[in-house]
Amino acid sequence: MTKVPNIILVGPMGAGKTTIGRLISQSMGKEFYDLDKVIEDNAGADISWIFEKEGEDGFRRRETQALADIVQSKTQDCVLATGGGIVMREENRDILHENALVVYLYASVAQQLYRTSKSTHRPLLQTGDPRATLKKLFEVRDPLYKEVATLVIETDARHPRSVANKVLAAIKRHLNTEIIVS
Ligand SMILES: Nc1ncnc2c1ncn2[C@@H]1O[C@H](COP(=O)(O)OP(=O)(O)O)[C@@H](O)[C@H]1O
Ligand SMILES: O=C(O)C1=C[C@@H](OP(=O)(O)O)[C@@H](O)[C@H](O)C1
Ligand SMILES: [Mg+2]
Repeated sequence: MTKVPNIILVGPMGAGKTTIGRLISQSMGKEFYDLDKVIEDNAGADISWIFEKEGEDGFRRRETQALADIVQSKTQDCVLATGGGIVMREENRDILHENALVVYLYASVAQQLYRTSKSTHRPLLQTGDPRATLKKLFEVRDPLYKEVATLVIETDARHPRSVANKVLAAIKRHLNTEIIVS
């Protein structure tokens, strides 16, 4: 059986990276990491606090460090959900290219807005017009997600379990190997 590499999920806020990452890690028997959670644990503070005190630049520095640490120490054994801005730095894109099978979870701006509207923990969306922010970010980032991704999975109009199954099936097809789906 082919060794399954690290699986890294990318995509916009609200695509379901955190939710789907956890589900597929359970099915694959791999450890799950959410990069935002790793950054928060390392900082001893939440994302909103980091943005407020250190600005987005401070957050991006922490994000790159956390990504590099994880791919170096957890090689071959984890599912990692990134934050939506991971593709903004070229050095991050290089790390993604070299170290993992990258899956882009696609969601339309309407779905992104709907799924992020019930929470307040995303500082970039604490604006008067989150729809406009999501649209602007999507225009910049969608080509970058496509640049780093091996697989692209559409998530609109799909339940999380159904998205997870679709991701697992696509990975299996791609690697032409057996993945235990529980
Ligand atoms: N396929 C889906 N259909 C409906 N709701 C979803 C789906 N995927 C995720 N969600 C919900 O959307 C919200 C954001 O999901 P999350 O996993 O935090 O996204 P991300 O990590 O990409 O920002 C959560 O409330 C989650 O339950
Ligand atoms: O898109 C972004 O720049 C961000 C996405 C967030 O993660 P999710 O994509 O998991 O919401 C989080 O990393 C931070 O608020 C910045
Ligand atoms: Mg997330």
